[in-house]
Amino acid sequence: MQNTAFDQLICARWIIPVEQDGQVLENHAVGVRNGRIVAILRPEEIAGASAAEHINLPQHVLMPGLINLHGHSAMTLLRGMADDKALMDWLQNHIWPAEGKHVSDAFVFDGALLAMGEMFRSGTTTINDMYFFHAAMARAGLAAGMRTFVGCSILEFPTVYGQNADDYIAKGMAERQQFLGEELITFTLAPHAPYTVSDDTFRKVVTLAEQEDMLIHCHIHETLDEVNGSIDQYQQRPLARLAGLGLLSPRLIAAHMVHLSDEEIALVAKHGVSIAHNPTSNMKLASGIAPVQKLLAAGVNVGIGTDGAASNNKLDMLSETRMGALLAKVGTLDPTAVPAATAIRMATLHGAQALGIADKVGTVSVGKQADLIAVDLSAVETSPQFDPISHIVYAAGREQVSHVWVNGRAVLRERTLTTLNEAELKAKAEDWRVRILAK
Ligand SMILES: CSC[C@H]1O[C@@H](n2cnc3c(O)ncnc32)[C@H](O)[C@@H]1O
Ligand SMILES: [Zn+2]
Repeated sequence: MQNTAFDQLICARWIIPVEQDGQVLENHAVGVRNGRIVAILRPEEIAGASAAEHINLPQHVLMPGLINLHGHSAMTLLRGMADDKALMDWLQNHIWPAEGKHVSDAFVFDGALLAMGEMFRSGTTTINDMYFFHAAMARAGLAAGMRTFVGCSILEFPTVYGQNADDYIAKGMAERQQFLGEELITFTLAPHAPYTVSDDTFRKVVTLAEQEDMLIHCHIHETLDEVNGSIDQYQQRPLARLAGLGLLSPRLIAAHMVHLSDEEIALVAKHGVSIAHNPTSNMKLASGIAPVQKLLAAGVNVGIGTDGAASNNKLDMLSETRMGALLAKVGTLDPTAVPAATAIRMATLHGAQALGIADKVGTVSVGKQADLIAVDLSAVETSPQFDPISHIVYAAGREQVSHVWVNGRAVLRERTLTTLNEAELKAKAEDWRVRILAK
């Protein structure tokens, strides 16, 4: 293997492969060919290796790209519009009226590119999104070079995008057709939430997901109001209702899942449901603290998401990973809850498992695609360097993310975006601010 020519040879002070918890390789290198990791070289093998491009990362961690398991990318354009509110007040009195006036194909394209710029700059390589105007989201993913899961949103009521559930489904499935051959783009079905989607529609979603082999992405058990509202309307908690409708399966990515009994945790474990944990959004909307430690102990696959920039307000998976580790501790009064290595695994491999792409990304392993990030630990803020795993979760900031590759393509090099123009992203955001204020 020593003399094989690679497209890229990435030599790093530390590699966190995430194959085994706590594992760190020192002074190793990753050989990439055709966008794929083809070798992990030991220190003594590096001198003999040749490559078209040598990337030296002498004080950096190289690790899998972060997987944002729940987001609404285009909501970057609504960032900071309505803060310090509870979920239903925030949605019904602020966000939905704003979306009704402004969301369009152009809004989604511009907002998604802004989001992707921010996400690359904080180490995210995959986004699992749900919003409106899906072709615009997919085009943004292709333009930016981000691995993009586009959730076809489904609601019962009219919005700028659809009239009723059947209309949302028909439009979403038609937009999906345009991107079927794109390796970076995968469409999912995204019924918004138990309080906005009927039994009939959930049944249709399950049937369609099975027919088309699609994932389902839905907000579930986000607030106590949601749970109590369901008891009033259906005489059942949302999860029991969804179980009866056949929604619980390994296809389902349930966003939030804050309010869960021990029986409900056992139920999601039994059905192989994955959970997208959104610690900052849950704190900011005062939704509550998800029982992540119990979920992990029950064997549930829990990944991490940012939610949208109007409820976070950052799309920073490095910060979200830290929040996930910290919130678990304060929620249980147990400092051992969600240790650093577990938090990293949640933000990488667990996200990949939820999305059914763990054979392709989520670890630094030979045979996987080179969705990788480098984090420079040479800063004052991350000195001294006893333990890179600790620093990634507890000390490093997104400004230390130096390089990001998706399928071996550098989308961030020395902190500079290569596929997106920062000045343009900011100018477009400002245009939208002016337009939104004028209406
Ligand atoms: C139909 S998907 C997009 C839809 O969801 C809204 N939204 C954003 N964040 C949340 C959240 O935390 N809970 C519920 N709904 C949310 C977004 O504004 C769109 O209308
Ligand atoms: Zn959400």
